[in-house]
Amino acid sequence: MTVSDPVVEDVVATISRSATEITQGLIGRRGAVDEENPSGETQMEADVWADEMLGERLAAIDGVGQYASEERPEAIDCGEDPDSSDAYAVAVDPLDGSSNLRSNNAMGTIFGVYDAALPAPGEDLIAAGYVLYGPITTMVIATEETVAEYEMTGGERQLIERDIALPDEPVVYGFGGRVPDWPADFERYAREVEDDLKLRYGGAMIADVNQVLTYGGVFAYPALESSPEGKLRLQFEGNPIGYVIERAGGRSSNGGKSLLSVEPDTLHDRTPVHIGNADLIDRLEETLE
Ligand SMILES: O=P(O)(O)OC[C@H]1O[C@](O)(COP(=O)(O)O)[C@@H](O)[C@@H]1O
Ligand SMILES: [Mg+2]
Ligand SMILES: [Mg+2]
Repeated sequence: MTVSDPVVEDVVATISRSATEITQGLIGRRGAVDEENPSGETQMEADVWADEMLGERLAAIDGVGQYASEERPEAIDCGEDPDSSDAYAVAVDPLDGSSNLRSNNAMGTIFGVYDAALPAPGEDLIAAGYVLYGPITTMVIATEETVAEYEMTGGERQLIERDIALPDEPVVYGFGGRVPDWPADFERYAREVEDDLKLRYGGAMIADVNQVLTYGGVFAYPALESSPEGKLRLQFEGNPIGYVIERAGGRSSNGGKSLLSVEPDTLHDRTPVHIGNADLIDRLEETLE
């Protein structure tokens, strides 16, 4: 199944082709480099390498006016005028969960295609999705038409399911941050949720979110006492995941409203992230003061 917008299809096909190379190229790139990303986190060799590869390839696509990633301070302009209505901006988390490289656990690549110059609210997304490097490599793509899952073989994507929707009966939950660092209201919510759902937390947002999409439930990286903005980045993580989950019939929230309606101040803004079945996110918003 191809995506009907040709620029989005080019973006998706480029990420599909790169996904196989990324999994293979992780070998030998599991160490840290002596640099920090704009969020002040130590970069891994694979973070920098995947960003360079995706940046070069995505910026070369006709119709892409900007490429931005978690790993570089500024968006790069790529020929088209990023403010022009013909140009899309592509925001990428080249490797999500890269601290899992050392322990060889799941990771992902996240992308969002915005019909606006960055930083932009998630309401400007026209497509978003992710690659999940698990025991097999899969890709989830959300557009205005549908949410679909593919298996990846040799850079080609094979459709597994379209019109994906969150199951009605939620099963799993996963919350980031240390429990003593959770604000009291979020802890109250967690105590309620853990009565009903099973804990699944792997330290890579994409792997945890894909469990929510598959089984139903809730994932959160909440506001912390030590970091009221949480950990995850709005442009590269919160918005694309919010878009996928909302297109699949769920809800996203920064604690008060949809992630997609949050106005960003800067490219690397952080935000508390909560996504999942609509009634679980409604309950969260009622519990947070
Ligand atoms: O180690 P922690 O605090 O549980 O954080 C895990 C979270 O941080 C992240 O790894 C941040 O993403 P990056 O690896 O892209 O920086 C998320 O994928 C994950 O949900
Ligand atoms: Mg990430
Ligand atoms: Mg990352």
